[in-house]
Amino acid sequence: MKTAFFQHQNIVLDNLTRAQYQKIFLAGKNGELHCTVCAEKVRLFLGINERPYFFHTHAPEKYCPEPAVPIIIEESATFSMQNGFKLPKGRTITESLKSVEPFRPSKTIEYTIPFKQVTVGSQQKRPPYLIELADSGVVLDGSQSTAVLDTEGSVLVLAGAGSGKTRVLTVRTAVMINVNQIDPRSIMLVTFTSKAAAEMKDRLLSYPQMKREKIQQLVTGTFHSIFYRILMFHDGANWSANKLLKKEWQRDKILKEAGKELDLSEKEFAFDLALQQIGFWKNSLQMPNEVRPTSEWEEKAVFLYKKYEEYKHQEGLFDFDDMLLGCYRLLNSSPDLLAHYQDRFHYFLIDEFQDVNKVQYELIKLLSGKHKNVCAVGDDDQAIYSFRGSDPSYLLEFEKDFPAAKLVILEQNYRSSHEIVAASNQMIAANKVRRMKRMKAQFSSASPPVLFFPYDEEEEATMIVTDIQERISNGENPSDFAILYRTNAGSRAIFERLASSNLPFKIDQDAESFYQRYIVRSALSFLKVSLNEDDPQALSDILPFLFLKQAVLKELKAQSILKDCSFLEALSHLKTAHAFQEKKLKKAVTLIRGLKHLSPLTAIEKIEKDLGFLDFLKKRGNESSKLEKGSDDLKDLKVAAKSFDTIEALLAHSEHMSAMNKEIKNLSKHFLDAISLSTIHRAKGLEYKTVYIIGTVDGSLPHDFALEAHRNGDFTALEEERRLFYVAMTRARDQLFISVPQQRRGKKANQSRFLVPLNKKKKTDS
Ligand SMILES: Nc1ncnc2c1ncn2[C@@H]1O[C@H](COP(=O)(O)OP(=O)(O)OP(=O)(O)O)[C@@H](O)[C@H]1O
Repeated sequence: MKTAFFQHQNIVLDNLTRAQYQKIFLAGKNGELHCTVCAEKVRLFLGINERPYFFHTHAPEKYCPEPAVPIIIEESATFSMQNGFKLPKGRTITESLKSVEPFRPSKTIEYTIPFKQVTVGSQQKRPPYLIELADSGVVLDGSQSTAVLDTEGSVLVLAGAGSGKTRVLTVRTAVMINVNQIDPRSIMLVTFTSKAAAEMKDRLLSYPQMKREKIQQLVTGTFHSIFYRILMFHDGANWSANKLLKKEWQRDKILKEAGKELDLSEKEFAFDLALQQIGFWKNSLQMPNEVRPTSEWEEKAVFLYKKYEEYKHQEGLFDFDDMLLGCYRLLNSSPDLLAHYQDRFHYFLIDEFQDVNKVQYELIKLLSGKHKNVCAVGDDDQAIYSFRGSDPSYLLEFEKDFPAAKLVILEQNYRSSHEIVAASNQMIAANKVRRMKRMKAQFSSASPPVLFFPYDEEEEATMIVTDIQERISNGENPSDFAILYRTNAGSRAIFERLASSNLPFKIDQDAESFYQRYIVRSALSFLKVSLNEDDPQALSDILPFLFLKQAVLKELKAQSILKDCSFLEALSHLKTAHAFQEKKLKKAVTLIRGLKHLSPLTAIEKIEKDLGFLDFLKKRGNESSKLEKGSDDLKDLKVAAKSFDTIEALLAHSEHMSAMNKEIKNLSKHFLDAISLSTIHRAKGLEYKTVYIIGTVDGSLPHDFALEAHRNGDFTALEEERRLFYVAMTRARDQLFISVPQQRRGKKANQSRFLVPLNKKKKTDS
């Protein structure tokens, strides 16, 4: 059905602009759309696999044919009865709109290599070497069992995604404890996240006859948690948790303070990158006096590094990187302590070895010096932390430091369908620096990966939620689904759509609400003041944007009593030392007042241009930041604002969403059967039946900063972004959906360059 009745007029889908689809979708959800024939409620279907159409929310009592020609009815009418049908009276939008962008249907990714099932005679065969490990119910292939059973001596397991690396580590640990009767206290099992450590323990517990107390005796966790425990044990007074610089803003503040000595402007200098670079140097064991800067920028960053370290030292503070460095120094400076731990730990098992950095690598080398028993597993194609100093070359050069190590290569992918494996292989092959691999899938699926083309972030979210809803109503479970994105900021629309559905979902604990981001909250505060001129919190939020100090608030309150006026009005009576500023404030009061009569989008544009918000952003809004810019937040807010007709509605929505963010985070800890919303980084090591990757456009994935580095001749960041995309693609078991929105942040977007190799034509079996 292509027509519906909305706000006293007939609307024809083909005549709508794509930008209007989302609004019409929401109108349908709110019961504001009606059938042009039977007048019953209809909704707009906006999904991935079919073109949009209107459908009746309840089966109409009478047969309701789609009208061939939209009915033209009198203007300003509501409904009238005709031949027993309740018909809407209204005006039809029959004239064709000039700029109607056609709906672009989704398409499947053509893969180049056909799937070959291993067959023996006429029998389909599982990989030829699958064996069950001594009545344990655990199945391994030949290479996996070598890595599992040869527990004496070092081993390097190199493999692609989904090849059972984590399975190998878990079963190897189980075999050591249960079969070889090795004392679990002598085993150190290192994972990349604490979640992965907990999951590994759970998997170990399901191993037959495994005793819980044995698992508890294992030393497991992330590098940071394990080495911090050691530091606390030997030097608790200097390493107490209250001295930890936990938050990025705390470190950022130290750097910005130090930057004043060099007159570094917050407007121009990328402090976020400097912080990242300092982490990189520390993790690479390069102290400030050892760094040889290669550019002017690096010279400044080294200066900041030096000052940062001095400040921490003076104040007795430490950061996360210091946990590893501190332990490394402790062990190096105390041979007895080192000998103690070398005797204590006989076995080391390390997951995600491609993301090991120098200090971690050196710590393992030190500790394993006596027994030389390290089992490292990794995939250089999944190295996604090199910006923090991780270096896949440790994976590739392992055999130099552990010459007796056995090399095991896993080539079977047990997780994903052939179509997903082939597409991922094809995509990652474009990276120049990598070890060639041949990953083979175990099964083929009738559903190749799908590319779909929503209009913008809003429509993208709607299409995904529609798709998940359909699948869940067909019997799938919420935990079958994951929606992955490059940065948390990219998850606003999908969060909102899920929050207003009945679907259970979970988010990362560090995902802050979009509406609580500094720039967004401040822009909304202008709107709040316009509605309530005495809102003290909102007024305090906007003061910096009017280039006023917080201390002014007291004065405003006093003025409002003296002059019997609102806090906002008091702004126009404020005496500053500058006449031009007083004039500006008077103008600002009028402008802020006028906002309430505008649509939310126009009001935000006014704040941006007429109230100097953009000027503020340029001067103090982190515009020099390479990773997250304040102006990007404002663009995202404008996209969100488009869906609302009134400022009240937008503000109510933002408050609701902030509250939902808190609630969902609390629930996320307990939700088992829930859809996962996650950054790609956090999804590493996990798997889901169906994965949606959102925002697959240049600027988002690959991220803008990698494109900029590439333009300046450095391709490493772009290769890391490609690996990130590879990690995302290979999380899917059965179904992979890649979303390519046509617009991002209100502007035309270009599909991600990573998709180019996936557009090749399918080869037929030869
Ligand atoms: N021999 C096997 N037979 C059947 N299934 C297997 C086998 N080995 C692993 N699997 C399954 O394949 C999936 C991927 O395994 P695992 O998570 O251990 O791979 P991985 O190499 O660590 O993956 P990634 O690096 O992509 O996170 C899991 O569902 C696991 O249970």
